[in-house]
Amino acid sequence: MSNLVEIRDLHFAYNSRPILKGLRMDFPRGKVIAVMGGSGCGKTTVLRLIGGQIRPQRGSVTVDGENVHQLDTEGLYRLRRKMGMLFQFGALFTDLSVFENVAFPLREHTDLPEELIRDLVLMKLNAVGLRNAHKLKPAEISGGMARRVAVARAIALDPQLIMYDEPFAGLDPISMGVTANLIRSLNEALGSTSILVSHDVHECFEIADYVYFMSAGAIVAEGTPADLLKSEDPYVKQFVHAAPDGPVPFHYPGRALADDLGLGGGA
Ligand SMILES: Nc1ncnc2c1ncn2[C@@H]1O[C@H](COP(=O)(O)OP(=O)(O)OP(=O)(O)O)[C@@H](O)[C@H]1O
Repeated sequence: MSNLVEIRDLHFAYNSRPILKGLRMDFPRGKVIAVMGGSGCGKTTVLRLIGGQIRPQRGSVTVDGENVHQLDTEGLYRLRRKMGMLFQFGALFTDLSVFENVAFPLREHTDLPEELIRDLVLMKLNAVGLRNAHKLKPAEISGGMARRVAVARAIALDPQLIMYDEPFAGLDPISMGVTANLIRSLNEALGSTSILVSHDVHECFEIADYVYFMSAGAIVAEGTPADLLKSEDPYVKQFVHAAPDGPVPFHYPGRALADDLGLGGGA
């Protein structure tokens, strides 16, 4: 199958509040796919459904041919070994060294001997340029470096699927560029598939093969970055050019200002 992840008719609600409203998405093997959209549109929820942390009310998520929400606990655990996740803000364990942070998933999921863990951790840290920082604690490195350590941890088990939740949030422009290049080059080096949740148009368009735009729990546009840059779709134009108003309104919906000021022509 050419798609590593397939999402069909996916519906999800928190209690009775609908969050995702019938998504269809394909994530082809070997590609970097960006899922973009404003705050709260449901991007992180998509990642949590792919990881099996939450269950949809309707529809399916298939990863490597397996329906995530039909697996038993053991099956889900096995499938999760194929996934690496970079959490929002790339939170590291603050009391563990850089080395131990990256070793953590290896210790959790494997019985590898210590010498092998050491070599694997140093190789992953080398891939992100931080082999020589392995003894430091998270408090002793910069935010950009911490994000790269979190990337090294996400790829510790050589995952088939790497999910990045807002990997650029809070980084300076140089660290953003470094992280973006790293995401792309690691995807090539590992032969994996990457899902990139972000609202940074510049970085995503630079490295993604395909982009989904979400708004209010639905896909409103999709295509290659080149297609989307040419798009006349008002939503895409607003997002790509960061216009403050457009299909996503500046004003919270409700009464018109004229009505509130008692200027509404009628009654
Ligand atoms: N555990 C929860 N219980 C109830 N509502 C939640 C929960 N987690 C998220 N939500 C709501 O679900 C909606 C979608 O959240 P989600 O985190 O998927 O958005 P997002 O697109 O990733 O946004 P952001 O970029 O701000 O992280 C939001 O309105 C959020 O308030």
